[in-house]
Amino acid sequence: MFPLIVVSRKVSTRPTMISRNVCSFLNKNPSRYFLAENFARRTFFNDFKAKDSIVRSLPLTAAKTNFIDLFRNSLNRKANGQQPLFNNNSNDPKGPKGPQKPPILAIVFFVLSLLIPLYTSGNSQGQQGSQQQEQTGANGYGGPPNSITLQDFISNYLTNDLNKDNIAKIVVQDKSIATVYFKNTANTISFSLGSIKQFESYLERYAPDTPIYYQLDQTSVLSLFGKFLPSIITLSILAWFMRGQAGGAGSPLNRLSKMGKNKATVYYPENYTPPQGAPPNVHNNLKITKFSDVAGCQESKQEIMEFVDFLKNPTHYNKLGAKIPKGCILHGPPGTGKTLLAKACSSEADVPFITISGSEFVEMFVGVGASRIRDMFKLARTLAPCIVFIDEIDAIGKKRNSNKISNGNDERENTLNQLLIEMDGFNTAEPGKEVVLMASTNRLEVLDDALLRPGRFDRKIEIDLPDLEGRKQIYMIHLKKLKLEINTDTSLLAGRLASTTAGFSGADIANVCNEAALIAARFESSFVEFDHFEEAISRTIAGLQKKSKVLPPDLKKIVAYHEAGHAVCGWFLKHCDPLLKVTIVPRGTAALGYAQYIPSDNNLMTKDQYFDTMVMALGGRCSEELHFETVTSGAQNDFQKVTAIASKMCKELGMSPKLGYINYSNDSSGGISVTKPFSESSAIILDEEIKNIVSDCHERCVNLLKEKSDAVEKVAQRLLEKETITRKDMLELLGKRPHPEKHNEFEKYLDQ
Ligand SMILES: Nc1ncnc2c1ncn2[C@@H]1O[C@H](COP(=O)(O)OP(=O)(O)OP(=O)(O)O)[C@@H](O)[C@H]1O
Repeated sequence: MFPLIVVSRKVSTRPTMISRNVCSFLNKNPSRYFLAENFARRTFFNDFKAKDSIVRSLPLTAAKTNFIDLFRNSLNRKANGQQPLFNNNSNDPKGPKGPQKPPILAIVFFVLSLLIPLYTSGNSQGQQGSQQQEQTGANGYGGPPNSITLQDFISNYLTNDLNKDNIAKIVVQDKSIATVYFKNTANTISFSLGSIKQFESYLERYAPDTPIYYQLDQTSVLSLFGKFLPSIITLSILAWFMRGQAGGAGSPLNRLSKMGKNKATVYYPENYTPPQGAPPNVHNNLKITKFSDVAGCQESKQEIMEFVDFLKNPTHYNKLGAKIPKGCILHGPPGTGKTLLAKACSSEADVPFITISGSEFVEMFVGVGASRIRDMFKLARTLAPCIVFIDEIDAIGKKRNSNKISNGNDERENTLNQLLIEMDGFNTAEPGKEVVLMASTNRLEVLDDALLRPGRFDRKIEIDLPDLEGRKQIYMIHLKKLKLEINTDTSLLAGRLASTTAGFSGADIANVCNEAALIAARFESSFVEFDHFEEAISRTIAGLQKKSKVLPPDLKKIVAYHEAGHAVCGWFLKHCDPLLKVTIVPRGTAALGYAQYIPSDNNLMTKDQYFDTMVMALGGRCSEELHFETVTSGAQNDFQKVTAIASKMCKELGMSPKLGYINYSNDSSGGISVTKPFSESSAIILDEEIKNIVSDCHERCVNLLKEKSDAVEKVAQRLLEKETITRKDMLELLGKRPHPEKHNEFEKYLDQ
């Protein structure tokens, strides 16, 4: 719009500068007229380029021809020394300054006037002719030609009936400028709209029948787009967030909205119809676990069975004024069947079982843990009577303020507080709507006292590693699932396996049985046999056999003498555990050989037992020292074990006369402890005592192996020959052990 205003002003002041012929055409095209006129005045006598530009800008052939003729004529007159058609040297101050002057401004105008029409509608261009100039001049402000103010329009046109009826239409350009077209004249008027809404309200009031059209030119579309770009981006991001809400469970918004929801898995009993608001029945396998599937923890089972009775016959207890225990904590080493027991309890009680892991409450966002606890208890109330089982509760239930460095004030504490609050809330549970809370942990000692006080997790049920009989029972359960030889005495097999797997948990036993079946399948055997179990046990203890790892003969010899040293020590020392087998077949990542013993199920250890265990552990290195010029790194684990025992004897068990009856164990309850519980002087004594114990054991070991060098030689040679030797080989080579076996019950199975 802007260049046209200037154009028309110049055109109208000098209309005769170009021949009438050209002018009459150009008058119909004001912008081109201006170009022609300006260029003609400033440059075109000598400047062919300018002429070309003008000619290109003229649309009609006839006009072009006229213009070119005019141009040629002018050039000829100049060449002949005549006065040119166009007077360059006009004295008019607004006139041309002569051809020498660089036509930069004109070129800018030219380019602009070529470009601007692209952005304006043809309609508005056509209507804004030379008349506009008069209006512009009359108004004296920088608006469009023949522009008026909105007030003028209202007072002169809208409220003037005569003029109002004369209005043909109003075209609103870009929501900011209105052009009014009349019925009886081609003239138009324009004015700026302050607010389009206000303008519309005026129209509505004074001339509701006037047609109004809206136009957006390209520039305004672009600028409009620019204006709305931030909103478009924001909306797009929102749309992206919301996209998955309908279908994609993994969409960010969906995940955000589900953040505070609990992640519990719900198992329903058989033929159970979930109440309204409860999740659908997806894991209907609670019926599978029964108390008969859990073995080796008879006392714990007995205690937990009481909960079944609480849930089944609550009135029996209420009648006597007894309160049903709120919950119980099952604690013990990993894989001992805590989860299994809780599941069995719920299945026997025939109530829903809600299970969740403690770590599932932990989130990096503040308040999410507490919200999940609330949500889980809400679910429990919906499903009551039911059992809620929180596995690994130590993830949220650790002692508050136990971490001395971080001060323990974190999201975890909020979650724990919420759990405590919710547990208190169950006091009000009505009869028949009981919720029993069960939790399991491997580390009861780290749990917050508030969690364990009566009224919360009232009962603490310990589930320890199974003893020989327990292991046998567990084997019996898992052997049932395997295909054994038809006449297999399952009880005997279970006993034999149990005797060789001291220290194994229920989960280890389940794993051994499964591994044995896999090994049998690999060897394409029709049944799972004892050898498969043996291999599975070795694999569980020492890792996978490395058949491809062939040791060079000299290394094999060192390993054989190393293992023979251990075996001979174990055989002749009174307090050592019975030996099961020795092998020099590499297994796992590090072990080049190992000796397997049967540890006692008894947790009480004597000082002599500790000493003999250390002597036996040093047997490998001492044997290397006695038979080879140099020693190897093979004793690294043995030294670790020896140091740990010696340190425990001095620091915790009061077995060092110099340090006395003090327990220096450092209970950091899972946090990082930066202080030592003993003084510098005690630390020096501690160091000395540990060293003394280890060197005593070393001396005893060397003496023993020197004394029994024949035995070491025999065992080492047999190992080199067979690679794996058993208790039977040892009996054959060395005769019966000089001391009776500690665990008589083992012999029953071992010597079968
Ligand atoms: N006493 C048991 N009797 C029979 N099977 C058992 C027993 N204990 C463990 N198992 C087997 O080990 C698997 C794992 O046991 P479970 O998950 O109950 O151990 P957990 O004590 O809860 O372990 P964690 O403390 O690591 O959570 C069971 O599915 C089952 O096959």
